Amino acid sequence: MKSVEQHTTDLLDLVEPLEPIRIELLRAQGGVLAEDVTAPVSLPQFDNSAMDGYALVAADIAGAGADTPVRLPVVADIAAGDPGTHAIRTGMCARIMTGAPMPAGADAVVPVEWTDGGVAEVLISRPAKAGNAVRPAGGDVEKGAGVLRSGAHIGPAEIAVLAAVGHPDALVHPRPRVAVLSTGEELVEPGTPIGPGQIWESNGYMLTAAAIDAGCAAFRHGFTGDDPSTVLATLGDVLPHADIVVTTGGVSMGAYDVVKEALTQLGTVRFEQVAVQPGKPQGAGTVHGTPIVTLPGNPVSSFVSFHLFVRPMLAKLSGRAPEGLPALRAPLAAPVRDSPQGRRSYLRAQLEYAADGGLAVRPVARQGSHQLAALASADALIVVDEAATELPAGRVVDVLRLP
Ligand SMILES: Nc1nc2c(c(=O)[nH]1)N[C@H]1C(S)=C(S)[C@@H](COP(=O)(O)OP(=O)(O)OC[C@H]3O[C@@H](n4cnc5c(N)ncnc54)[C@H](O)[C@@H]3O)O[C@H]1N2
Ligand code: MOO
Repeated sequence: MKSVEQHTTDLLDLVEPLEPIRIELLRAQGGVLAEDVTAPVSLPQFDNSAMDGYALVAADIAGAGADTPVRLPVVADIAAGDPGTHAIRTGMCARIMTGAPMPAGADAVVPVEWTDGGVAEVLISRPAKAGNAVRPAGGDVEKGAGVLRSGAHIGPAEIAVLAAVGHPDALVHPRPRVAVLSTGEELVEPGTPIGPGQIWESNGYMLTAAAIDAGCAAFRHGFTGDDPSTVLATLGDVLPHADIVVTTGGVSMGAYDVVKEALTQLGTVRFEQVAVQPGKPQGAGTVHGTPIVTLPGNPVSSFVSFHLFVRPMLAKLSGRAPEGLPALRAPLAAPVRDSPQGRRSYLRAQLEYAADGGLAVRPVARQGSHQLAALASADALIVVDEAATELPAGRVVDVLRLP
């Protein structure tokens, strides 16, 4: 059987980062920046006030106190947006608002709370040091300095920086479009009545949600029954709109393993057994140049193999490092039994605090590949290596944190 590492590498080889496109700022959210961004101007561009108050010469109020207030004439009123043409000299001040340009000649601002709020003249009852409440030009970024590096993940703060340096758009790797296709004659849409032998479709919902969670634009394409020609026709419909196709079901040894049957005809997808539990039957390749990954139908197998194999592909398509789930190490809170020899298992588990205050990890009780409720109760996967079949409580193990 193929190793988890080999399969991961083979799948990553099927994808390349999507070509960057220049898109309007809010649509760039969730994308990965594909250019270095520098500041065309300093931020702030001009010295400005950090508070509503009075701009003045600090030396003029060195002796100010509650009992010895200093009186200054107010010679200007400067609001944010003022073009910055005002000036003062020693012995005078200007009323100034937060964000307004400092008048030439002033070196400090006293907040209005330290004064009587006068308009024609003002009484100031506390001294201030030079530079008080002044935001100097370039104090955030100097003109020409880098503000964002290629590879940055575009979130609200990055969008703010781009807008603040005057960019209406950004060059980003777009979010990958993921088409999710479920197969199986037994599947029925949730919300519609169910007949004997049927089940409500859940993998398509799960995988679509997982792809969205991984930062992609994902679309669930219902399900296609057990007829290979329908699978091929549906694939034909979705391929032009997808950067990657993920299918679930129909890849094992059954008489009606429709995905395997349909894609084997095209001869582009390899079906293999990977030394992993759950998730042994896997397939991957390209169809008309679009990568496709065929995940097993058992719901937990599909979930785990998405996180192990598909998530890194989505990261690479997005222009990010092809990382898997965040890893940590923690001692087992309970023993592990019956792990299959020769396959690496990923046990659904819960992280908890041990008596000593450190983290520990406990396998959930139901580890079947169909046991979705147990999966929903888990927040981590315990990695049990291929050689181990049992592990005692207290053994420190690798753990992957689920999103
Ligand atoms: N003789 C063998 N049988 C099986 C083997 C094997 O090696 N030899 N492998 C088992 C393993 S491991 C897995 S995993 C499954 C994978 O099977 P398929 O990918 O072919 O999936 P299906 O047969 O279509 O379905 C399996 C199971 O999952 C349910 N299912 C499928 N799709 C959905 C969906 N969209 N939503 C909810 N549930 C779904 C389906 O009803 C079946 O119960 O094969 C084992 N068998
Ligand atoms: O390996 Mo299958 O993926 O358990 O249930």
